[in-house]
Amino acid sequence: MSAETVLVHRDPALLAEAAAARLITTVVDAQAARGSAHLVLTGGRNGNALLAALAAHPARDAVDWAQVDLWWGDERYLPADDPERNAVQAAAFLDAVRPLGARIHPMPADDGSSPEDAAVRYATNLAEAGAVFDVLLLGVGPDAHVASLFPGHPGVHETGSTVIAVHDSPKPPPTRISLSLPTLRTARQVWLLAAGPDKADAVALARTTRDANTAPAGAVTGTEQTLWLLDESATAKLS
Ligand SMILES: O=C(O)[C@H](O)[C@@H](O)[C@H](O)[C@H](O)COP(=O)(O)O
Repeated sequence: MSAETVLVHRDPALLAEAAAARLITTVVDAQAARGSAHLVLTGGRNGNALLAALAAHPARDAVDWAQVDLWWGDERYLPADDPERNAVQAAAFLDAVRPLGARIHPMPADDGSSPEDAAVRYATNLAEAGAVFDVLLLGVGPDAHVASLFPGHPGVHETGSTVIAVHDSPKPPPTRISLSLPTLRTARQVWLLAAGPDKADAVALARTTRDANTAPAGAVTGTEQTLWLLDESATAKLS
């Protein structure tokens, strides 16, 4: 059973800065141990705020970005330049680290092929890279969803594929691609990000159940460590 820690920061801005600093040192340690690092990015406000803080952090280049592979935990299945895509919303961070050699692996965009085909392509990319995730970032939704795995939704039960297509997502847009629950669980470290009073119920629920159908955020733990990175308002319902 991996270690599980809850870290609480004053507000969303401090959470993003502290998580960015933590990510830098965690990647530096991973590279010292294994020479490279695989990071899985997440969409959403907290995930994007972390990436913005990381891009601007004075210690950013303590990381050897030429030995970093960047993946995504989920993606909105939209045309490549759609501003709603997670990879598009991460553009400022990607533009900062791409010149430093970071290997960037966006999930496929909607090019007219099916999201199912796109999911298979991404699964193949992951397999060919032999990626073992060092840090998997997950924003937590107000319904305790993570990636594009939603409570009571079929995708949360899919275990036969590394990457799945998601239809009728409760969070728009409706069509997405997501790492499956078993794939999320392969990460050495899982970092769950939640800030704002609208996340307090989800955090409290996820901290009381491992049932993925009830609270996907409670069902994802890292093989080595699970971190809950919260701001104070997101802890309001914790006993
Ligand atoms: O594609 C997405 O929408 C995200 O990957 C999703 O899983 C997000 O991380 C959560 O919904 C939290 O989003 P917020 O941080 O904006 O609440």
